[in-house]
Amino acid sequence: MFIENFKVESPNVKYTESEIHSVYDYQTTELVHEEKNGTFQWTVKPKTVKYEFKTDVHVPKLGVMLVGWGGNNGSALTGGVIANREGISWATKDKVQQANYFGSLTQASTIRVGSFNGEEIYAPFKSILPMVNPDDVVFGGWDISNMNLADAMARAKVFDIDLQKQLRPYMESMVPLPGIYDPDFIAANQGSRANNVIKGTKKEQIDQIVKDIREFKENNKVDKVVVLWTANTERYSSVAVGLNDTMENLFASVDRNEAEISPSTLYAIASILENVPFINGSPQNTFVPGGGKICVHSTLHSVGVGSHWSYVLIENLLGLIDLAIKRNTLIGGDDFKSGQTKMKSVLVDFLVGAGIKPTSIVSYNHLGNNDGMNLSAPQTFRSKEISKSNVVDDMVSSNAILYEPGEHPDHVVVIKYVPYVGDSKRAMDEYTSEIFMGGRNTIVLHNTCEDSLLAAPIILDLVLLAELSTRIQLKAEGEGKFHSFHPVATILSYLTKAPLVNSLEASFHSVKIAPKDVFLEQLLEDACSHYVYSNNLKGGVPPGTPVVNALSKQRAMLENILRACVGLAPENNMILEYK
Ligand SMILES: NC(=O)c1ccc[n+]([C@@H]2O[C@H](COP(=O)([O-])OP(=O)(O)OC[C@H]3O[C@@H](n4cnc5c(N)ncnc54)[C@H](O)[C@@H]3O)[C@@H](O)[C@H]2O)c1
Ligand SMILES: O=P([O-])([O-])O[C@@H]1[C@@H](O)[C@H](O)[C@@H](O)[C@H](O)[C@@H]1O
Repeated sequence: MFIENFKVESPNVKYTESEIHSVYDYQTTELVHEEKNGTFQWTVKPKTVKYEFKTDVHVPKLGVMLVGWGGNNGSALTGGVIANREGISWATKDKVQQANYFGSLTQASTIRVGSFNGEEIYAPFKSILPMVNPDDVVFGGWDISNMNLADAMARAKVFDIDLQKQLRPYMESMVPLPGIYDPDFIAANQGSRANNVIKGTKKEQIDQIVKDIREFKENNKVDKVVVLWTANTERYSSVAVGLNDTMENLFASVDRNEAEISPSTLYAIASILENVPFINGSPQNTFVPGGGKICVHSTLHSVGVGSHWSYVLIENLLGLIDLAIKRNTLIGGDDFKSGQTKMKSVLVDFLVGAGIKPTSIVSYNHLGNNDGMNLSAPQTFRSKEISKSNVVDDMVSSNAILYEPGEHPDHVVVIKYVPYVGDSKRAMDEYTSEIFMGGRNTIVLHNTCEDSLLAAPIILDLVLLAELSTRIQLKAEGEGKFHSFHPVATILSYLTKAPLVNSLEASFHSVKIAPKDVFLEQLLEDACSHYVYSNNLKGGVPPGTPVVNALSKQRAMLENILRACVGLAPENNMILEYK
C-alpha cells in the first residue's frame, strides 16, 4: 500500500515551525584487538551512541549552475524539469508520453514505513524530509560552446522531436555563460566547439566565476546555489608537493598561473570561496587529493613479521579539500554512477555476498555522443577507466574467504566511440566467477544505457540531496554543539562511481604483519617514519572514512540517515513480527 506522506509521533521527535528535532540511538560496535593468554583476540562490543539531529524545514529557492550546461546531460536535465513543471506530454511512435522523473531516487523511489493490517506500507523517498521541488529549480551555468539550450538539446538528440518542439520556446533564451577552457585537459576534438571562453589568468578566471555566481543568485533571486560539473571529462591533474598538496600551495599556484591547475579545479575553488556546494560529476581528480600522514594513536609495537600495529590515517594533505573543510562548504563526487557501473556495483555485491568469487570482469561499452568523442583520447579515457575500475574494491576486500590479501579479479574496462549510436550507449559485460567445487559461472550482460536519460535524474538527486544535507545539523553525545555533516559529502556516494571520501585510504587498525606482508611492513616503516603521536582522534578530519561502492549499502546509508532525522530506526528488513 502507498501513502503520500507521514508524520512520526514519538517522544524522540519534535516538529516545530522552523525545524525537525530528533534524538536517535545509533547502534554500532567497537572492536578491540588485544593479546590474551599469549594470543591476539578480537572482541566485538555493541555500542550505542546518542545523536541529536536538527533539520531546518525552510526549503529554499534553489539555483543550480551546471558547468557544461549545453551538453547532453545539461540540456536533458533542463528540458526534463521544464517538461515536468509544465505538464508536457508528447507523441511517440508507441503512445502519448507524459513527463516523469523516473530514475530519480528522490522523486521516483519509495521507502517502507511499516505495515498495517498485514500490508506493507510505502511512502515517497522525498517525503522523509522537506526537499526542494525540482519543478521550482532555476537552472543556469557555463559552457565553452555558446549554443543556446534549445539548439543544444537538438544537438544532443536525446529527446523525441515532438518533445523538443514543445520545449524550444522555453529553452532558446537560455544561453550558457562563457566557460574556462584549457585544451590541455580535454580531448583536442573538443576545440571546435570552444567559442565561448573566459580569457585571462587563472586568478582572473576564478574571479569571473565568483562574479557569475553572485550575479546569477541576484538576478534570479534564489536563496541558495549549487554548482555541479557535468562538463567533459578532464585528464588527471598532477598532484605534487608545492603545487596543490595544501590550500596555501594551491592558491600560490593559481597566483603563478600554473598550467597544471585544471579548469574544474578553478570552478571548484570559486564555488568554495562563495560557500556554494560543488559536485564533480566526472572522474577527474578535481579536488586533487594530496599525500597523507599516518599518525600512530597508540603504542607502537616493534615492526617485524608477526608483530601488530595499531595506527590510523587521520590527516590528509588535500589541497582543495582543505579549503572546503576550512570554509565548511560541501563538496562531492566523483563521476555519476548511471548505468554499466551501477549494475556492476549491484552484481559484484550480490556475487561476493553469496560467497561466489568473481575472478574476471570485462566491461566494454561503445557510445557515439560528445562525451564518447572526448573519451576517445587516451588521457581522458584514463580518468574514466580509473573510476570504472575501482568500484569493486570494497566488495572484494570484504571477503577474505574468497580472496587472499591483495588478490583481485581480472578487471578490464573498454570504451569505444561509435558515432552512429549517439547517446544510446551499449554496455556489454562478462562476469566469470568460481563456484562450488571448482565450478565456473559466467554471466553476460547487454545493457543499452541511454546515457543522458540515466544521468539527468542522478544530477537532480545530487543537487537536491546536497542542498538538503546543508540544512541538517547533528551532535553526538559528548560533542558540545551541533555541527553540519563533514564537508566531504559521503552521503552522496550512492550517486557516484568513485565516492569522494575524506581519507585517501581506508584506515588501518591493528594490522597483523604476516610473512608475505613485507610490502605492507615496508609501507608502515616508510610512512611511520613521518608519524606524529596523536591520541586525539576527536578533532579535525574523522579517521579514514571507508570507501563503500556496494549500491545497496550506499542506498541504505542514505535512507537510514534521513530516517534518523525523523527518529525512525534503520530499515533492517527483519519484520520479526511475522517470523
Ligand atoms: N551517463 C552519463 O551520461 C554519464 C555518467 C557518468 C559521468 N558522465 C560525465 O558527465 C559529463 C557530461 O556528459 P555529457 O554526455 O553531457 O557530455 P557532453 O560532451 O554532451 O557535455 C559536456 C559539455 O561540457 C562543455 N564543456 C567542456 N569543458 C568545459 C569547461 N571547461 N567549462 C564549461 N563547459 C565545458 C562542452 O562544451 C559540452 O557542452 C562527462 O564528463 C561524462 O563523462 C556522464
Ligand atoms: O555510468 P556508467 O554507465 O558505468 O559509465 C558511463 C561510461 O560507460 C560511458 O562510456 C561514459 O561515456 C559515461 O560518461 C559513463 O561514465
